[in-house]
Parts: sequence; C-alpha cells; structure tokens
Amino acid sequence: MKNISATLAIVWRIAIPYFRSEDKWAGRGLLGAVIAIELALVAIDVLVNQWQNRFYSALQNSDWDAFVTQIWIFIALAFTYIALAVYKLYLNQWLQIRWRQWLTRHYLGEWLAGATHYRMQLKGDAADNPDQRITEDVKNFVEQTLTIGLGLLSSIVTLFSFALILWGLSNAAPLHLFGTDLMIPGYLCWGALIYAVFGTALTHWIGAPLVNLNFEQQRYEADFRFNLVRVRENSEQIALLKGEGAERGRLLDRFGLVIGNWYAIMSRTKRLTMFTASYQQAAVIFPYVLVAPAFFAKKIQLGDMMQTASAFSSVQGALSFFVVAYRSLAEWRSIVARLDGFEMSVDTAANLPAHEATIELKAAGGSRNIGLDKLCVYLPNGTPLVAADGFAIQAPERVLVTGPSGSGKSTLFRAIAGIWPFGTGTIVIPAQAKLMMLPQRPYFPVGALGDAVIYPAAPGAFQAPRIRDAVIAVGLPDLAERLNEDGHWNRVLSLGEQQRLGLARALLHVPDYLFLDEATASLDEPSEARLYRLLAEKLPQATIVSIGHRSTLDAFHTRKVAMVKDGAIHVLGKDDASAEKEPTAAR
Ligand SMILES: Nc1ncnc2c1ncn2[C@@H]1O[C@H](COP(=O)(O)OP(=O)(O)OP(=O)(O)O)[C@@H](O)[C@H]1O
Repeated sequence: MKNISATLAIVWRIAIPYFRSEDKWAGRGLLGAVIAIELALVAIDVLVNQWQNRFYSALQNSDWDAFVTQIWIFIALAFTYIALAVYKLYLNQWLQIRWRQWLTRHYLGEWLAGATHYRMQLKGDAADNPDQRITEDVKNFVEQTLTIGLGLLSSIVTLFSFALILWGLSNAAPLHLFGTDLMIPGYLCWGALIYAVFGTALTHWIGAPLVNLNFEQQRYEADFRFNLVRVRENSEQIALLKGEGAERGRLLDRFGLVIGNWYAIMSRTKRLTMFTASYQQAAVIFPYVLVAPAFFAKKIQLGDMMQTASAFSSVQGALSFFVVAYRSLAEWRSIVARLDGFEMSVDTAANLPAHEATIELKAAGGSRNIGLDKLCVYLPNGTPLVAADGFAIQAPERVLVTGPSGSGKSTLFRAIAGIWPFGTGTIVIPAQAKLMMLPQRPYFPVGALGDAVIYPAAPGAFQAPRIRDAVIAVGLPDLAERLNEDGHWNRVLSLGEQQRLGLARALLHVPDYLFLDEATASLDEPSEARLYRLLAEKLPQATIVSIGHRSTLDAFHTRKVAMVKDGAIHVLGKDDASAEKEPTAAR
C-alpha cells in the first residue's frame, strides 16, 4: 500500500506540470472531453444492460412488436457507441501527443541545461541511458497513464452503476437453495465482490515479480542498443583492431541478459495468464450458477437472468481491473520508476553545489585576467587531483601548460569551463568573457558541413563567405567548396582535418580566451606552426592557453607552465618552467 501511494505521488509529480503549463488549456480540455466520453460509454453500457432484459423477455414471450422496437433501440445505442468510441480514441491520441511533446521538451531542456548531461555521467549511473528515458519512457508514460487512469475511472463508475442494478436484481431474484428462498440483500453484489477480491489478491501474489522483471528488461534492452550504437560509432577502430570477434562476444553477452530476463518474464506471465484466463472463464458461468436455481424455480424470467449475468460480469469486470491490467500496471510502475530516477539524476547533477564540495566560479568585472585561488580539483570520488593557488592568466598572454599524462591538465580546463564541479577554491573569470575550449577531437553535429563548423551557433548565424574564408584559412580549400554537403563529419574527416576545422570554428567565434587541449596534436609540425601563426594574426586580442607535449609549441607561447608533482597531486606552475618571454614565432 505504501508502495502504491509512493508510486502515485511520483506519477502526480511527473504528470501534473503539463496541466499547469502554457499548454494547460488544450491539455485540460482534451482530458475533460476524454473523461466525459468515458463516462458516456459507461452510461451506454447501463442502457444496453437494461435493453438486454427487455430483448430476451420479448424473445421468451414471442412478442414480435417488442422485438422490433428493441432492435431499433439497439441500432440507436450502437451508433452512439461507435461515434463515442471513435472520438474517445482520437481525442486520447491527440492528448497523448501534446502531452508527450511538452514532456519531451521539458526533459530535453533540463537535461541540456548548462552541463547537466555531462555532470550526470560524472556522478555515475543513477540514470542509465537517458536517451531511452526521453524517448520510449516518456511515450509509454503518457500512453499508459492515460490508459490506466481512464480504465480505473471507467471501472469505478461501472462498478457503482452496475452494483446498483445488481442490488436491485438480487432482490428480484432471491437466492433459491434447496427449495427455499434465502433473503440475503444484494447477494449478487457480494458474490461479485468476493470473487474479485479473491482474484485480485491471487493475481498480485503471482504477478508481483513482474514489476522488477519489466524494469530490468527495459534496462537490458537499452544497454544492448547503446552498445550496438557504440560499435557503429567506433566501427573504424574495431575494424582496424580486428575487434569484431570481441565485439560480437560482448554484444551477445549483453543480449544474453535480455534473453535470460525475457525467459523469466515468460515463465511468470505464463503462470499469471493461466490464472487470469481461468478466472475470466469462470466469471462467464459464475452468475448463471448463482441465479439458475431462481430461474428454474420460475421465480425470474430469461430477461432477468441475462441482465443479471451481464450486470454481474460488468461489476466483476470493474472489480477485476487489477487482475486484467496487472501486466500493464507492472510495466507502468517500472516506467514511472525510470522517469523518477531520471528526474532525480538531473536534479542532483544540476544542483551539485548544494551537495558536495564545489569550486566557486566568480565573474569579476574590471579585470581581464582569469584567476585560480586556493583551487584544488578533485576526481568525482573525492580524490584530490590538481591544485593551483594565486595563479593568473593575464590577457592577452599565451600560456603553454605541460605535464605528464593523467596529471589533470584537461580536468583543470574543464573546471575553468565550469563543467567540472568537484573541488574547492575559486576560479575568477572576467565578466562577459567569451571562453572557448577546443579539444583534441572536436565535435561536429551530423548535417551540413557549414553548420557543423559554426557549431554551437545556429545555422545561418554566419554568412557563407565568412565560413568559407575561415575554412580556406585553416588549409582546407577543398572542404570550403562543400559547405552545403550533409554528412557525419566526425566519421568522414581525418583527425587532422577535424582539428583544422576546430580552429576555423575558433576564428569565426572570436573568443576572448581560447583553450587548446592538444587541439593541433594530429598535425605535422610545420602545419601546427602555420595555424598558431594564423591564430596570432586573426585573434590578436585572444588569450590562448594550450596543453601540448611538443617542444616546438614553446615558440608560440609567452609563458610555459608545468604541472609539478607534489605528493599525491600535481600543482600548476609551482615553479614556473620558464620566465615570461616574447613568443618567437608569433612576431
Ligand atoms: N570522469 C572521470 N571520472 C573519473 N576519473 C576521471 C574522469 N575524468 C578524468 N579522470 C581521471 O583524472 C586524471 C586526469 O585526467 P586528465 O584528462 O585531466 O589528464 P591530462 O593531464 O589531461 O592527461 P593527458 O595529457 O593524457 O591528456 C586521469 O587519471 C583520469 O583517469
């Protein structure tokens, strides 16, 4: 019970914001219409139930006129039912797509706000496969919440309407046993109730493990899909390393989990279906058994008996809502749990400062320098990695940061970019300063080459000739002619070409601070030198901070700072490797 109310509270928390959003009137209107239709359909069921009594009585009495009248009534009821059923589905689907649209935008907004998506990864796997949560889980949540919610409403209304009818029929057809009438008020109602409670309890007992099994199934499926995507993304590496055998093994291992869990679901579902199917079959005959003695004793007519059977099946059907919907409920609960996990993970990542020791990022007016004060950057598990104190990057100098692999150079850049929260101390950034980070492997969204180069600016933000000039300037005249061509550029271009395009991106965006994290490491030394000279010429005001291992880079920087090991951590510029100097090659 506690579990159910906790799940319902989560459903409420996930569902309600849409009905308070800017689309609330459409959402509420559609929901109201769908509920009204659902209730109207129950009313038609009640009318059909009463019609059954009249119809079978007309048959039993061989009354032709009454029979024809009942046929006309049935036609009218049937047409109304068809119209309502069509619009029930249509409006329901309409509501589903609007709700899903809103929820997807909402989740995308939260997931892609700041660096939340990145921080969620840093904090481990509270929400595995966010892609699945934003696609399938949102879709299924909306669909199933409506199906289950409306099903429940319809069951409750049906239950009360038909319980009243059944109560009346119980009095008209008293329980006739061993030649005597037993006056048990509403005995048909009680019969249906006992039958349904017994069914629900047994269903829950048999089906409870399905909730967890469904949760696991979705996780295994998503993991399998994710690993297939990774193979596709890294297919060149895998082909070069002849890793196909290893990949096949790994993928089949993951698929094995999908299969194993599926067998568990099958076996559990088989047991559940065995019970629910038997239960539903028994429900067909049960009401006849209850009223047959009264019928054979000629206490009631055929019409009464048929109406009773139909009303009983409606009451029993409504009471058995959980029996019938158990599998969907189990799936729904696992979807709700997954969305809840996603929301919590987004929340934790977005509010990391509230929970952990975090680096304070300060925007300073006036100064054009970046300052690192009493800074200690940690790994996500809390291990200190790199420290810097009283360190300033003075605009527009050119700094080369060197240090052994794994000493924390890239992580320090991430901290300065504001996406690495773990640590203590302060990073002061000039207010309004435009920072740009260029990694060794730049990211290009799939699409037109021109749009990929200017990313993250929106398509059209730069005039085509400007983009062309930048691409030519970095030494790619052939690509400058293909700016409108669509492609997966990270896959098509060589790493050196990608790095050149990364620099073209920097030329277009004109940052105040440009951080190059081995961003030219795949170029030969003369090309690297040419590009550094290009940066000096085109971005004279920019402060450039590079990470690199090549000694030839020295010539393009005014200061070289080393990461020096101090105990377990590295310290930035503890004893500056070289004094300030003029960059020889930039002159
Ligand atoms: N998300 C993460 N979770 C756990 N550890 C991490 C994470 N990112 C980086 N590290 C660890 O932090 C250390 C520093 O990594 P970083 O990439 O900053 O090194 P680096 O000095 O730039 O090395 P390189 O010169 O090889 O590029 C490494 O030991 C790395 O394994």
